[in-house]
Amino acid sequence: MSLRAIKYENNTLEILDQLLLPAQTKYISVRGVEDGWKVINKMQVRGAPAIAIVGCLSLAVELKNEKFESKKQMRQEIEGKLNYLVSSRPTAVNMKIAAEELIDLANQLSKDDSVSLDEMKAKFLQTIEDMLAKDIADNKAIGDYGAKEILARVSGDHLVRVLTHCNTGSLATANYGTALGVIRTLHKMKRLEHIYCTETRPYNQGARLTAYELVHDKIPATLIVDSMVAAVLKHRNVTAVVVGADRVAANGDTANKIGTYQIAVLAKYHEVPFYIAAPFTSVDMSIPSGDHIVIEERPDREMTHVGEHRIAAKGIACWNPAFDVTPASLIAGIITERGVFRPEQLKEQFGQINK
Ligand SMILES: CSC[C@@H](O)[C@@H](O)C(=O)COP(=O)(O)O
Repeated sequence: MSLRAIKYENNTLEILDQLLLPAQTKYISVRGVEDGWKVINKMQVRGAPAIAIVGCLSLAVELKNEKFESKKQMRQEIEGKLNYLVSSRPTAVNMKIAAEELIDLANQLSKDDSVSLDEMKAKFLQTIEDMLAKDIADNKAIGDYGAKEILARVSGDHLVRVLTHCNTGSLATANYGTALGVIRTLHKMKRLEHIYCTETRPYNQGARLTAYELVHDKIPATLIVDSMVAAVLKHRNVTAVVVGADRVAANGDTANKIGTYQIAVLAKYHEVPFYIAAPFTSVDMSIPSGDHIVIEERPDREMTHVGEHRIAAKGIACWNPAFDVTPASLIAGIITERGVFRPEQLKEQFGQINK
């Protein structure tokens, strides 16, 4: 059995409350867009692909039971609610891209006289429901391409060692995961010797969530604190670093969990290839570089406390950006569902998708 962050059955949506993991496994019900916005903003669900899927499914749940007087009214409501969902967390781009695509679809359907109100609703809901299956298929493809790429770095049937950061697994996606999907595929191929996962302060997605997934799947792994990355790269013969992305700019600069940038700098120094694993839904071609990415700043409490327990001295000032931007020059390749590309190849690849 693999972990499921998102359960969507018979028009009911439930998410695994990731604030409670690993101590408690509790699903909470998402009854509409207001709930969707809250669970994303509070990080009860997190990870760029999962944010988009839960946001869109929360809209599906709400729309299903609503009666509209006209296609125009439905279109307007869809647009307003999607824009609201985009505001729940600013850095991960997947929700914004999904919203733009769904607003385009709503516009097309509302203009098409051959489509009835009921048909418009059905087509719209189906498109959202298809996102779950597409994300899993994309992650499996990312896993295959990523495993092949990393295995090409070792000779014969040698095993590989991988370092990862934050949580990019079943809990951050519809299932399987991006960077953690690559690790899962290497493990299935019996070519993974070991994985090192960082604790990922301040919110501990590595210690709480990635470690939980690795133990659950019986993948050989060791947890390290974030300040041990240089030592691990120096002493533990790591074959590659693979992490996820919240937003990849057109030039390949990549925003990901805070701490990613320093890992990329360390990887360069130790000549360990540094990869981003992300679906094309994390690529934002509307911005030329990472300088244009808005970085979410989160409450001090995430740094000063672990759960209910205060660990920082009272009165100290905090700065808590949730993400940083790794320059494209530090990235060996971006592992996508369509193959592995160097950052400078992204634009051309994107052009081909949109042809
Ligand atoms: C497949 S998840 C990719 C990224 O969203 C992940 O690496 C990450 O940074 C998650 O941040 P989070 O703040 O936990 O939502």
